[in-house]
Amino acid sequence: MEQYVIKGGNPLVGEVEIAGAKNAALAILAAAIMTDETILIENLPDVRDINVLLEAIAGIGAQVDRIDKSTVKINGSTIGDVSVDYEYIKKIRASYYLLGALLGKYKHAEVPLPGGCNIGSRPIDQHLKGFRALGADVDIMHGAIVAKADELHGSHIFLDVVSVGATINIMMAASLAPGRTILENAAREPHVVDVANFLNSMGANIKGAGTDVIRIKGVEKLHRTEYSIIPDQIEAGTFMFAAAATGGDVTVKNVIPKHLEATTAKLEEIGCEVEEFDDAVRVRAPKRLHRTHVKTLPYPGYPTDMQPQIAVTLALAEGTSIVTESIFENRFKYADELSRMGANIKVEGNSAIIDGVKKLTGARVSAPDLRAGAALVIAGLAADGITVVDDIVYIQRGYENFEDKLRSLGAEIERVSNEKEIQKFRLRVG
Ligand SMILES: CC(=O)N[C@H]1[C@@H](OP(=O)(O)OP(=O)(O)OC[C@H]2O[C@@H](n3ccc(=O)[nH]c3=O)[C@H](O)[C@@H]2O)O[C@H](CO)[C@@H](O)[C@@H]1O
Ligand SMILES: C=C(OP(=O)(O)O)C(=O)O
Repeated sequence: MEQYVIKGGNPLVGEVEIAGAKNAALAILAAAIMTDETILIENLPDVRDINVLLEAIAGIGAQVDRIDKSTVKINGSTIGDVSVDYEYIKKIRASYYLLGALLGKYKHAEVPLPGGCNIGSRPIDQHLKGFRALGADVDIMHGAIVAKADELHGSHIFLDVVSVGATINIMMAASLAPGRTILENAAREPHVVDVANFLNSMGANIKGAGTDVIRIKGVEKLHRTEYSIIPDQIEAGTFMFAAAATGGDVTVKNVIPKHLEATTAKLEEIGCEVEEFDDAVRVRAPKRLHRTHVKTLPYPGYPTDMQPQIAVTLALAEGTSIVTESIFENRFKYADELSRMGANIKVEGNSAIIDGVKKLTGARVSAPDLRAGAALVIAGLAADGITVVDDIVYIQRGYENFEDKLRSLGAEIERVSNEKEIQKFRLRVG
């Protein structure tokens, strides 16, 4: 198991390039198997979830040709199996996208129930409701979802909850379902739009992505395309909060500023100056941050995937802040770890009440999930002394070269794999 070891206290200063969006890329890779022609995907993030999904796609027989770390060619003509191996699926959430992709293309999919971060109970009933409405029989057998249809057909579907995964999965299957599908109460996240744009570039007929009503006209088949994935708004936001928490000045490049508006608004509320350029944002932190309140919501609200990062930053702000999590019921698992670093944070129901302190102090903490892990790294960068973050395998699910990017901004951080290396770092930094 690897760790990050961090000597905190340096304000982050400089420029950082953001990779492609993990959560768009995962869906797009799954959708790429929906044609027998070759798909070229660019701006792929080089993170663990992507590599696992590519292995799963190769595992069902598709040709996967990784041209370089951010480019892949996929050809689904050689797929010989619609049953995906549990070995891959247990590691990631987005494996559920293979259900929509395989069902659309082959009218048959067998995918084990997905893994992913343990941030709540995470049912997929809305995905299954959508597949059934499109004409599939769906059963859970031996831990796997089995979806089958003689023929799919368009349908009018109203989602009971706004779900990113269900919206994208239904959009994929409906693209190859004859007739018209109307999907209401759809998620509006930028990655929903990116997947719709990708499918449309393969010949699908999807309108309205980015609004809460998506209209899909099923087409007979999809074809080859070349596509570049949008930048990762969560990776970008994480660096923006790292700048804020360390009193830094960071320009985050290769972003779509519009996708960052909820994050930018909160940074301005807590006293940061945020300057927007065409494809970059610069965050300049004040001497001391101010308190604020925040509630996570579906897009365009404040994203749940940015909740731990703002909470850690508010732990250093003057005054009392309240952070309310309204999407997942178990996303405050970092709170105890943060308390061990001197934060004053108390979780009550779905809110964390945070009394800002002047300083955090370095400690040994453990990453409970992807975003909470990244947030604890931010805490370590801002804290006095040395922080060791265990279980960084979660962070590697979604951040490309995290430690290199942070080091290029002046952070003292190293990825290590044993106690000896931790000790060496301690001796070196004093
Ligand atoms: C791989 C991926 O893209 N993961 C993202 C995706 O997760 P994921 O697709 O799992 O999240 P959803 O948008 O589906 O979940 C939103 C809410 O709906 C509930 N729900 C969802 C589906 C369903 O069938 N039934 C149901 O009740 C969930 O429990 C949750 O409370 O969107 C989340 C919300 O932006 C992000 O935090 C995750 O990073
Ligand atoms: C929760 C996340 O991912 P997943 O849904 O794949 O667990 C995330 O990206 O923050």
